Amino acid sequence: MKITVIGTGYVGLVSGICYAELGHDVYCVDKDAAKINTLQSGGIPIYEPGLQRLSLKNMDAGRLRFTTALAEAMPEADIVIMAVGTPSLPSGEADMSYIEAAASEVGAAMNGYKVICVKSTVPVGTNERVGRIVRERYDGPFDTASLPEFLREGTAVRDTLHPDRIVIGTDGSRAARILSDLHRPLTNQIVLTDIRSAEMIKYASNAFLATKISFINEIANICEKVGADVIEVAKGMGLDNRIGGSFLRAGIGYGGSCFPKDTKALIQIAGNVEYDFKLLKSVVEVNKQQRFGVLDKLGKALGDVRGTTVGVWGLAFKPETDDVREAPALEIIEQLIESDATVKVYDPIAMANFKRTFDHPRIVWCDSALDTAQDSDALCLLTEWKEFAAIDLGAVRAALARPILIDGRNVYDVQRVREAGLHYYPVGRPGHEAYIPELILD
Ligand SMILES: NC(=O)c1ccc[n+]([C@@H]2O[C@H](COP(=O)([O-])OP(=O)(O)OC[C@H]3O[C@@H](n4cnc5c(N)ncnc54)[C@H](O)[C@@H]3O)[C@@H](O)[C@H]2O)c1
Ligand SMILES: O=c1ccn([C@@H]2O[C@H](COP(=O)(O)OP(=O)(O)O[C@H]3O[C@H](CO)[C@@H](O)[C@H](O)[C@H]3O)[C@@H](O)[C@H]2O)c(=O)[nH]1
Repeated sequence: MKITVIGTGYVGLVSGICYAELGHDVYCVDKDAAKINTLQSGGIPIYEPGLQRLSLKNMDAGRLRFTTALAEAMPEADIVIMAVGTPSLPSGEADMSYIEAAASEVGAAMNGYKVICVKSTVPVGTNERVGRIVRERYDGPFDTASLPEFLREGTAVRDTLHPDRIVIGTDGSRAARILSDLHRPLTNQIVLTDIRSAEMIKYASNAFLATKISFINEIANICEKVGADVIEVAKGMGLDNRIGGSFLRAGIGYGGSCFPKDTKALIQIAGNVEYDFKLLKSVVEVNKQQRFGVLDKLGKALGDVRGTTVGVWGLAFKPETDDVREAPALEIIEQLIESDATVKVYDPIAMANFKRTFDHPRIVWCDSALDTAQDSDALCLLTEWKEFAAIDLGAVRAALARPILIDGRNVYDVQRVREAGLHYYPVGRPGHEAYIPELILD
């Protein structure tokens, strides 16, 4: 099949390259000329493991092309996939302006039947709106379809080539057949449904995963007070098939370009039909607070943060990505600077993106994990990159001015850290000041 993908961000680029890998002819379009230049010359504008190799392979095979001109990419397409951004507006609602602009451009470039898919995460009703916008500029046949995306950054290629399920929302059997044929090589789990339900599946899935995270974070906060270990608790819960073990890693809360934005958007979607989504509002509130646990622990360990030097390991919102959108590190570092600390930072991949987003004279940009620890009064691990887990803790102890390790992601074995002579502050686990309270049960 011939496929045009609009938007070469994390979603559009990975999808486009993976469709080419399946043997289809793919044209990827972006308005950003710098991105397209990088892609045309064999580069990849984002960090995503495995993507560059697949891009080069499929460019060489003549199945993958990149352009800034939609008019060039559209005429032969059977399927058009919109994967432009839908960021949050100040109200929390999704900003539909990129989708609307892209729909209008698609309408102008239509030259015969095509399936127009929305892969971006969009509020219920958006596909119908896209159809109306296209119709304003084109009076021939076409179908619209909701094709929500579930990939995770850092494992995007694997998630796309081996998805748990594909959701296809259509109102016509022709589009359903074309899109089922396209995705059948990837999985048998194809959910064929109506457009509004498909749009809702995406928000409901992200909201549920965010709920699991906030739930386990609250359990972790209680564990700290009653002397239990959240890792043991999550393990014991997760073995129940009805609960499942994934997304029960307690820590400093979720970040990234999706959960924060999509939870807020779903609260707004509900609000627009006069439904007060109380549970999800609490999930968001718990997540907002959770990251500040790091600062509470620092305050406790250091006495006063003012005038100290704090090392920070990890700036990306999760490992294996260069994405710092809504990363907990942003707010934690901002607060440290407001408290008059000097902050030494290091991330294996996300330093440049972070610096573009937030820079300050009190931030010291370090070349390595150990360099960050050198002479710092405390160290905070905010992203669980493998190199932090594998580091020699004895060398870390020797580098630090004071032996304080705040672990925002529960990476280390408590015994190992203690043996290295570090005072350890994990999340929801007995650490340096193991607290076994006397529980009053009556
Ligand atoms: N990032 C993820 O992990 C992820 C996963 C699933 C779903 N989503 C959803 O997918 C959508 C895209 O997310 P992303 O992270 O890839 O966004 P992104 O911001 O990384 O990329 C969007 C791209 O679209 C381009 N663009 C905007 N308008 C255009 C137009 N009219 N023509 C051509 N190009 C245009 C931009 O230049 C940009 O390169 C969002 O709705 C997001 O919620 C994201
Ligand atoms: O047990 C867990 C799991 C994740 N996280 C955090 O949650 C955030 C999101 O992680 P993850 O879901 O792995 O990454 P994303 O790339 O944001 O992917 C989510 O958002 C995408 C965009 O909508 C969806 O496509 C994916 O299915 C969905 O997992 C990160 O900050 C993680 O540190 C936790 O704190 N605890």
